[in-house]
Amino acid sequence: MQVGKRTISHLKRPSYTYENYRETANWLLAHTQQRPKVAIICGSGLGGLADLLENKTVFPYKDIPHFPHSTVEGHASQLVFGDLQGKQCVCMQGRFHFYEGYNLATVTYPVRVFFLLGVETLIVTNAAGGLNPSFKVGDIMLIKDHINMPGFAGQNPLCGPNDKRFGVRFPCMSDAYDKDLSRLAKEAAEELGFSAFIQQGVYCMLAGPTFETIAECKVLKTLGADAVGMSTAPEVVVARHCGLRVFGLSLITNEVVTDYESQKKANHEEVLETTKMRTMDLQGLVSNLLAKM
Ligand SMILES: O=P(O)(O)O[C@@H]1C[C@H](O)[C@@H](CO)O1
Ligand SMILES: Nc1nc2[nH]cnc2c(=O)[nH]1
Repeated sequence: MQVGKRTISHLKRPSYTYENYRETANWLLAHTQQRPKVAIICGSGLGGLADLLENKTVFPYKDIPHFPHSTVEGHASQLVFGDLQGKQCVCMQGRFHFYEGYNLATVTYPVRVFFLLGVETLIVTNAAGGLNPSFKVGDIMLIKDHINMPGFAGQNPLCGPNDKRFGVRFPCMSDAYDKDLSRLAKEAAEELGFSAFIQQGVYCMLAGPTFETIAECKVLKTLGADAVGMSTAPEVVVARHCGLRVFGLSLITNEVVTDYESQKKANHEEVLETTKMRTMDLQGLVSNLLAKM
């Protein structure tokens, strides 16, 4: 991990002021004519989604005031503005994870910036391990709900003073994932002939960076989780707090190991390999969804 001056200041940073978010948003608004209504966060190996955009303006994270940067393979570090299906979009090629050492204010920093840019809809994507035995590697799971496991342990991005300019103190999360967007995505997938590998289910976020033990996988299954990953929930919590509509999807990149006799071992290389296999289908799905929105 790079231990540059900038990285350390982000790791230590306890929180941000409203003015920080505003400065970042104003800087972006001054440097692009685009006024995006849709933001897309690309998961591990899924940065190709940004290739869909036309009339692109690209900002390396390091050039954007107050913006963190990603340290994980499979995550470029740039914000891409552009058009998709006639809609102005902004796409994060590279997200920030708690396990990188960032606090949750940093992990979710871009989401509040998107809100201040005028974004109304957030599309989150991730690579995840399949817990549901009927899921296959390469399936795309439309996220119905999430379990924010770090939140159970007091790591919720909304802990701390509440700024009413973003949202209420006690936001509802029972409607975190927009049902209409999910229905449209299902229709979009059916039209593309993707029904054989489309699933719907519950995503569970763990802090990472370790993959799960066998006992942990068994627990997660009994809790009702269908897929497990290391991201997404904090971004969705912050997005819902400030009133963005959310659509999420997980690419099932690997089967979790639940058998003590198994020789299989989860690894990031397999995760990235699977994303390569499905990248065009994912792009088709997101593009067709945008066309329907
Ligand atoms: O950013 P996402 O959640 O897609 O990345 C997943 C979780 C870890 O960062 C990595 C593990 O392979 O993929
Ligand atoms: N926690 C976790 N994250 C993942 N990201 C991709 N696959 C996995 C997995 O099996 N477990």
